[in-house]
Amino acid sequence: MSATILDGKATKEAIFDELRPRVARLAEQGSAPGLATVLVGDDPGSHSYVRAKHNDCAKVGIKSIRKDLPADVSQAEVEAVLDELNADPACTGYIVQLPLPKHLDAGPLLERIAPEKDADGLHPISLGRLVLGEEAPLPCTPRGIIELLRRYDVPLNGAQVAVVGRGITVGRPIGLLLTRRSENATVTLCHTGTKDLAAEVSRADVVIAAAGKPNLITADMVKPGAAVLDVGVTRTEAGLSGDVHPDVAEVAGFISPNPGGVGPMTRAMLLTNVVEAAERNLG
Ligand SMILES: Nc1nc(=O)c2c([nH]1)NC[C@@H]1CN(c3ccc(C(=O)N[C@@H](CCC(=O)O)C(=O)O)cc3)C=[N+]21
Repeated sequence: MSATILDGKATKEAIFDELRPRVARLAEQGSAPGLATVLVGDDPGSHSYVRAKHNDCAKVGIKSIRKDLPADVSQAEVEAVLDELNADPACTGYIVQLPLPKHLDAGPLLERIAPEKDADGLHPISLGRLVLGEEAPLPCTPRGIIELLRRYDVPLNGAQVAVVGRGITVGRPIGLLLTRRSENATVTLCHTGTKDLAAEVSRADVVIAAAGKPNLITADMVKPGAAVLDVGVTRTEAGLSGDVHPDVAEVAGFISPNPGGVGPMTRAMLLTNVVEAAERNLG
């Protein structure tokens, strides 16, 4: 028996089909959504991600604004660009593409984003609202994972979920989403200090691998029939590697391919956040 593929690419397209009429309605009502990206330097990976986000916007009719800055840009110059986007009504949401070059202090820059324009859902105000259960833009990767599971009817109510990795973009926030009353899952957050990772993972109905360690999750750890989501992206000599060993597909009930799984869902949720911000602007 082989796992059902959680097809993030196809699901992204389905979400785009749902966003298109909402974008058209917003434009008619004078509140057209617009996504801006701030990209510093010339990392090829970052350039390709940013290009993909602008292509996505074109597909759903969202206006997009690119702010590409040289690698040696100063903190003050980046601040000025953020202030400009905060004041620009054509920009309803934006992101600062990470990682930033080492000479820039990322924390204060990310905090400078107007919270109502936080398209990543990673602004301290947004994360605070998530903890409090208040409405806010949600972190894109966690939201994308939950949306992918929902659309494949993978049950979360009462499910045991093992999250592997405590990073700010995925591992840390996803437990907050999964334990809301609407999802109702029980979550164990595993990390490098976890004594027996195999034991934690083997109890799980859903495994979310977001550690950034190639092939960390092996077939022997996974409960037969479990849903396994591979968030890892590590550049190795052999190319990009996920956190989930390919043999896991023989044991799992559902598996997200990588590429083609969580990545496209992250982009779909980014656009969803931008559309929702424009809808909130209408009141
Ligand atoms: N402020 C900020 N927000 C981010 O959301 C953010 C970021 N910075 N920095 C980098 C990471 C990485 N990330 C990805 C999103 C989609 C794919 C994606 O769609 N990947 C395709 C493959 C794309 C390819 O082959 O190049 C896939 O998985 O099928 C990958 C990576 C967002 N990030």
